Amino acid sequence: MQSGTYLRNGPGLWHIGDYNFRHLFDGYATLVRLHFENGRLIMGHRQIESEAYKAAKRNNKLCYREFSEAPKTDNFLAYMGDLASLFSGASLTDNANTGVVTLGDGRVVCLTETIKGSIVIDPDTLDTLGKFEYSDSLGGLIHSAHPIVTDTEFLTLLPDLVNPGYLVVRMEPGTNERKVIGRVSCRGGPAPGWVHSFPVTEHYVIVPEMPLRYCAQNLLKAEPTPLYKFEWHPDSKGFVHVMCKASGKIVASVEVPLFVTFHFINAYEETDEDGRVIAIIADCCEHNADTTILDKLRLQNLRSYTGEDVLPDARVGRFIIPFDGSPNGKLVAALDPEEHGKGMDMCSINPAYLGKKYRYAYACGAQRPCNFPNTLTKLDLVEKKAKNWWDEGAVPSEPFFVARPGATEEDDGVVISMISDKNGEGYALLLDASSFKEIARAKFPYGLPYGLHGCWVPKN
Ligand SMILES: CC(=O)/C=C/C=C(C)/C=C/C1=C(C)CCCC1(C)C
Ligand SMILES: CC(/C=C/C=O)=C\C=C\C=O
Ligand SMILES: [Fe+2]
Repeated sequence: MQSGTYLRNGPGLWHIGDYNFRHLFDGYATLVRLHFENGRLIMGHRQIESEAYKAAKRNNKLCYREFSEAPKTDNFLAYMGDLASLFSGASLTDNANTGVVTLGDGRVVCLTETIKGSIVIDPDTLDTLGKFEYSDSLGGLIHSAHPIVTDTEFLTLLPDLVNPGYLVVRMEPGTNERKVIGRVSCRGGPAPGWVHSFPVTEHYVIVPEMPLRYCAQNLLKAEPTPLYKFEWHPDSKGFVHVMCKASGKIVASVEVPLFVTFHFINAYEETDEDGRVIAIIADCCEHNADTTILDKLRLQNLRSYTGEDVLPDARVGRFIIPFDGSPNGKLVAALDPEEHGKGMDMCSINPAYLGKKYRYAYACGAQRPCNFPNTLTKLDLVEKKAKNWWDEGAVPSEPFFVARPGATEEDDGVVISMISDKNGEGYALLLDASSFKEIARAKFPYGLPYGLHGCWVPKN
């Protein structure tokens, strides 16, 4: 294994004093570090010192609005103050518990869906170095939790809740300034669809407009609603918009079947024999247009597995977005969902294939019965086959692909995942990405909470 550091972020602490959080996404961010050097692995973990986390520790209570939790107010005046601080963003969390990215300039930033929850950390010590301050005046309170990050750019979407739409923005390495590429106006209403992630191709940014939409009323509620800060609007339809990266122009905007996704896998341009783009293919982990997955991620559900098969079905949803001006796009399963046990989330690809025609993806699938994705699966989207890794009672985290230096094949590399075994103990698992067979495992000295997304920090 080459030298370098794998970092994984995720919500890892779900209580403050004797108050217990209710949803997976509420937990305070825990970073885990796997440092590979000369065939040895050094592991460590640490909490991110966000304002939300520090205030909760100091006051022994929740002080900021998390994904589903909000601080309690006891009178009307305080409630009015709450509304004001919600609109100004002051009461929103900066708990950067979703992902971690290495920017083109080497800075390592932890992220969540609130813009203020962009926090720079030291990948060696896991020290919290401070806020990542955007120096532009774009404002806004929320962005996609998953920017597209390469050596040359950082692209993200800023949903506009007032005039429903999305700003597509770009930031260059070495700067903190996001610049607007263009704007997409929503075609359905009453608010933009939730954009946890979005894909790009070589020349286009794909903007999904999911019928699971942000909901202003739910944002104001102190108690979680069935869909948290969101609302399902099947009548508002689902759309996919395609923006040219160079000009900011919308080159296609199609209605698509209803869909629910957190994570896009990848996208690419389909061309004809003259090299003209005829369609965009965009793949995602698609929950069969069923929003119940959000509720299944409540801690009570995750902690009370009875042996019943309660994980809702999911698939690799493939959007086909034509460039011939037709009003509709298609959504199909890219492979038979039985190949991966009809569970599908937490995906990665070889980053060299970002935005390009690709064949392989790595994700978590299901070996049923289960209440949570419990396999690692390698998807072959050409042969339409999957290879699965499973261990009874084990919960694997997102499989993360790291290419072998000098690799020429798409799947020449390793896949890293952290596993919680059936006794709650943990280990790092390395699979050969090509055969999907185990190469090595390294037991951790202690068990770890579940975690979400990671990144690779190359040895400098
Ligand atoms: C952990 C994960 O995947 C998602 C986390 C999402 C969060 C923390 C969302 C927070 C939000 C608020 C606190 C209010 C505004 C809406 C929204 C962005 C959902
Ligand atoms: C863990 C998860 C979905 C699992 C269901 O199949 C989604 C996480 C989303 C946030 O990053
Ligand atoms: Fe995510």
